[in-house]
Amino acid sequence: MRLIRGLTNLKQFSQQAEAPLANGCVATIGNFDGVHLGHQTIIDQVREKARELGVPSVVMVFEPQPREFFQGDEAPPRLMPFRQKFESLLASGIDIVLCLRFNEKFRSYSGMGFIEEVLIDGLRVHHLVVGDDFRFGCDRAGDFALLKSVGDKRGFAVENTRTVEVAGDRVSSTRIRQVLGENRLADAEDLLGHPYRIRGRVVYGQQLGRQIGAPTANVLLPRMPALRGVYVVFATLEDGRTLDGVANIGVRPTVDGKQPSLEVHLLDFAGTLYGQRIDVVFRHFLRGEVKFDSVDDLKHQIARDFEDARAWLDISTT
Ligand SMILES: Cc1cc2nc3c(=O)[nH]c(=O)nc-3n(C[C@H](O)[C@H](O)[C@H](O)COP(=O)(O)O)c2cc1C
Ligand SMILES: Nc1ncnc2c1ncn2[C@@H]1O[C@H](COP(=O)(O)OP(=O)(O)O)[C@@H](O)[C@H]1O
Repeated sequence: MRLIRGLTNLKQFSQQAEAPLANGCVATIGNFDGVHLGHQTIIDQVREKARELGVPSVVMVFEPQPREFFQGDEAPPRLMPFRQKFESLLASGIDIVLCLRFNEKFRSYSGMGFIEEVLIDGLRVHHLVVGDDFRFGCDRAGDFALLKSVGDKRGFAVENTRTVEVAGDRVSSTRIRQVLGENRLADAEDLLGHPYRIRGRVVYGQQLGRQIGAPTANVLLPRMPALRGVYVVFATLEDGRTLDGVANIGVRPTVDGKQPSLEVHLLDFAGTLYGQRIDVVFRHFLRGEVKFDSVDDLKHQIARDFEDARAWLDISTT
């Protein structure tokens, strides 16, 4: 079991003999949105220590992310949906992802309550890696100093996270959201350590795409993305094939204007993609999303987008 959801399940994983966390763990706590270079460094720190102590490495995340809980629609955009975050954490070598629901009950934990119930009873933590600005518990009353002093008494160590800088500034999810908001894809790649990508399941849409000459694989996004507009992409399908495509990411103001989605038209492809998880890498910004007066205008613009994408692909591959 690599994903543990909720405190009740967590206790089953730590309080029974032979359970994966019965001998404790090395853990870190955070949002890990984007799993960027800074996160990857923390993950390496956790993995090294876990290997040294011979216990599993754990990343604790929250759903919704705390700012989403407190600020709702005003919260910053997400860099990746939860499932993609989970897969990226596992791919970077983490043994167990613990996902706790951030709700009224959770936010009202006192600092000590969080340490006792979650870190000690739940995780049996041996070694905790968190930033020295990490705050937790009701009114953010718990801090690094409290963790250290309780850790000294109760037998767990607390270590500060290493920080990573690119071009003189700290790598952060906020900084990546900003550069993506300005369509600076190459800068985002420098901060992420890989090109910006979104992974998700293809769902049914309004079946309008094929009627206007542009069938699109639709991936629903639970929250507004940091990127908005039309892009040249490549998409990897479940069979491992990677194909060129053109994607629109936004709310499709011309036809519905509400639910955020990522829609990908694969150039030179015919087939069915419903139900597949596809991985979409953003390579080049073509234009912003526009509300057209008619579906016919949209159709003509999409045909031009395909030409522009092919022209860009011709140049970039020769
Ligand atoms: C290359 C491309 C560009 C698009 N640009 C816009 C746009 O500027 N404004 C908009 O409202 N929708 C845009 N769309 C989304 C279309 O509205 C959507 O794909 C179409 O309605 C089909 O929806 P369906 O998959 O639910 O059938 C674009 C789609 C593609 C593939
Ligand atoms: N070239 C293509 N690019 C993307 N999807 C395609 C393509 N050819 C066929 N499809 C299939 O058609 C579906 C999209 O057609 P569309 O009319 O837009 O329907 P929907 O509104 O359900 O997304 C995709 O989910 C996929 O299964």
